[in-house]
Amino acid sequence: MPHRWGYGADNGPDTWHEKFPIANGPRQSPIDIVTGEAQYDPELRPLTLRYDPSVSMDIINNGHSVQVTFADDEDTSTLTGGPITGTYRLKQFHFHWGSSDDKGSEHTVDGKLYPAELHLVHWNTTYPNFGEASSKSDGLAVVGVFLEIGDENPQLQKVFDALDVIKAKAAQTSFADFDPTMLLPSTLDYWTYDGSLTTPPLLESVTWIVCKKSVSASSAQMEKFRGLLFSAEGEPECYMVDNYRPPQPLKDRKVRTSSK
Ligand SMILES: O=C(O)/C=C/c1cccc(OCc2cccc(CC(=O)O)c2)c1
Ligand SMILES: [Zn+2]
Repeated sequence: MPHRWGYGADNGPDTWHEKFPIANGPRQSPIDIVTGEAQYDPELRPLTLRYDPSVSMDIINNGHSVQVTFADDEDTSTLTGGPITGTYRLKQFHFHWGSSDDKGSEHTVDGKLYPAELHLVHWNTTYPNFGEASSKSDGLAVVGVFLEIGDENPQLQKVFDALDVIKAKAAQTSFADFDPTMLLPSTLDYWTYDGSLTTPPLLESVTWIVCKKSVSASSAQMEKFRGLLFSAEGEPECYMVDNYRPPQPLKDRKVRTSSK
């Protein structure tokens, strides 16, 4: 069985370059967003997120995160506007989180870590499908939303309620009629930069759109993420925590902001 990548001491982010040399590439993600250096770009348009709950399908423990998948054979759930041109289709969303509330996000803001980060993954419909798009420099657009500890989030509760039946790697269950619009912050001001997938294969095909406003989750809700397992049924139990890649060098990139 090939030695799969993960977040442990012997297969974590510092080892990924061995099988995926692009890990040291010019446009890797996540990054630390230095707010004072983000350049306001008046040409950046507002984000238009049009999601149709009827195309949500399943919720899966894929061994790295918990992921909700969407039917993406039509333009039913799309991202337009913002820094992108054309139409990108929602494929899935998933989360990254910590072993405690003081860490867990992938992007940081002026060095601040959030307890979790939601990624809404979209692919450019000028390409035939996600797989093809994922290898193109303008193939993907991921909207990132920070979670902060606060009031219980009733919209997220549907996700948390499903976790009990997908505890182990490869477990999945149906997850219909979920509207991811409910997971978005009240205002959609954002930072944007050219980056990559934050897990192997680390492809440099992502236009990142990181929302400035966070959404809340209670500490009890956050604890539910930490009950998931990296390990499959019958394997020694390994709790799914700290499934985040730390910030990578900005190199020759600029972060733009949609608002002053
Ligand atoms: O063989 C495999 O395990 C995966 C192959 C593969 C092949 C092509 C693409 C691809 O994308 C994975 C992905 C999608 C969306 C986001 C992320 C990173 C993150 O967690 O934010 C990773 C995966
Ligand atoms: Zn992610």
